[in-house]
Amino acid sequence: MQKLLIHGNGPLNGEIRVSGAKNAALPILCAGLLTADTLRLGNVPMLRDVNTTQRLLQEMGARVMTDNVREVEITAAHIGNLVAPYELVKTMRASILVLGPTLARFGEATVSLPGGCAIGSRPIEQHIKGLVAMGAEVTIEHGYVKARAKRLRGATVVMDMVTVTGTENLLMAATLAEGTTVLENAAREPEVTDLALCLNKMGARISGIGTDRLVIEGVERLHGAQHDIMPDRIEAGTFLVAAAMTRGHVVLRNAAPKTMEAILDKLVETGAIIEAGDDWISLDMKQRPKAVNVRTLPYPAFPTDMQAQLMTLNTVAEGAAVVTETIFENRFMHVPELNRMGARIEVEGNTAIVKGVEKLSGATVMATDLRASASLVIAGLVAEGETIVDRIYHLDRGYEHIEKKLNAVGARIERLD
Ligand SMILES: CC(=O)N[C@H]1[C@@H](OP(=O)(O)OP(=O)(O)OC[C@H]2O[C@@H](n3ccc(=O)[nH]c3=O)[C@H](O)[C@@H]2O)O[C@H](CO)[C@@H](O)[C@@H]1O
Ligand SMILES: C=C(OP(=O)(O)O)C(=O)O
Repeated sequence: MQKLLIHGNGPLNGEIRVSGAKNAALPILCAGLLTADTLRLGNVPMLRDVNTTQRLLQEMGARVMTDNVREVEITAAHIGNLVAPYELVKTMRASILVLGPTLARFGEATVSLPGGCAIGSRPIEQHIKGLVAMGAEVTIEHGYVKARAKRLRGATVVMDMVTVTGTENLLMAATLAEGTTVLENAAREPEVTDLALCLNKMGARISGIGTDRLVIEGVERLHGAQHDIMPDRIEAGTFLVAAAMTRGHVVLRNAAPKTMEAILDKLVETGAIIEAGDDWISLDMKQRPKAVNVRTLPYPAFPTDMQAQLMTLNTVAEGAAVVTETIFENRFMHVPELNRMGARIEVEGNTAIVKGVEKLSGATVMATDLRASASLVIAGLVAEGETIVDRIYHLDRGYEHIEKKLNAVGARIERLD
């Protein structure tokens, strides 16, 4: 199993290009199932989860062409297999996103239930509730959700909580339903917006984009389109935190600062000097960061996918901070590992109290989820001596060549087999 060896090596300085967003690319790839025409995508990140999604679409019968320069074409003209198997869903929960589009276009879909994962349970009853309201017959059999509907019909669905993949599944399903669907309490995450914009290019009629009330007028069919995936706000945020912790100065290109306000505000609170244009962000940190309290909530508040990274910044900050996680019940797995590196963090329920220390010390650490792994890499950048991050399988699901990007701005990270 591959590992990363990180040598603590002073400030990060230079420019980094931000990749396309994983959490936008995965639903948009699945949107390719909604039409027999070709969906052409640009700025697709080269990630393990993207490969897994492409494999899933291919197994269903779609033709997927990729030239490895971030362009992917999906043609779902002949879909012979309407099943997403457990083997793929267990490695990537986003596979559940084939449920809505497959059911809407082919009248039937069978998808393995995601179950839980390292960060918590991943229930989908809101997805099911919405599909049932739209006239689907849904059963759970042998760990699979099976949905059937000759043609879905428009309905008003009030979601009990803000769910990103739930909103995305119902949004895709509604594009081909008969009549109008209203999704109330919809997720407003920028990745949902990116999906909606792509769907409209394919001929969907969605209004209220970017709000918590999406109105979808169903159409008979969708057609092909070209769409560039939005920049990854979490990858960008991870690099900014790394720069702030190392007291460096970086410029991010191909970024989307307008989708990152809560993250940028927090970094300003730590003492960083931030400047931004339409598609770039610069961060300059001249002194030790100040500790900042963080509470994760749905967009536009602070994202759960940046909680581990901000907590890591707090471990070496001046003062103490309270970090509260409200989205997932078990998203503090980085805590014992950070403590092994000399951090002082105590957890009580969904709250972590972090007391800043002068220095972390390098150690061999392991993470069992994506953002926890990223937080250990950036901890390694400021730790004394060597840090080995084991099981980087998780990291490769969501970060494109993280070590190459960080090494280009002054880090010293090696990938070990
Ligand atoms: C609102 C939110 O921040 N969502 C995050 C969530 O999206 P993801 O789409 O994976 O998860 P959801 O947004 O669906 O879940 C948000 C919350 O709602 C609950 N839930 C969801 C669906 C459902 O049918 N029933 C139910 O109870 C979940 O258990 C969770 O506590 O994880 C992703 C990966 O880390 C993040 O990128 C998203 O920002
Ligand atoms: C946990 C994440 O992804 P997933 O929901 O695919 O596990 C993430 O993007 O931080």
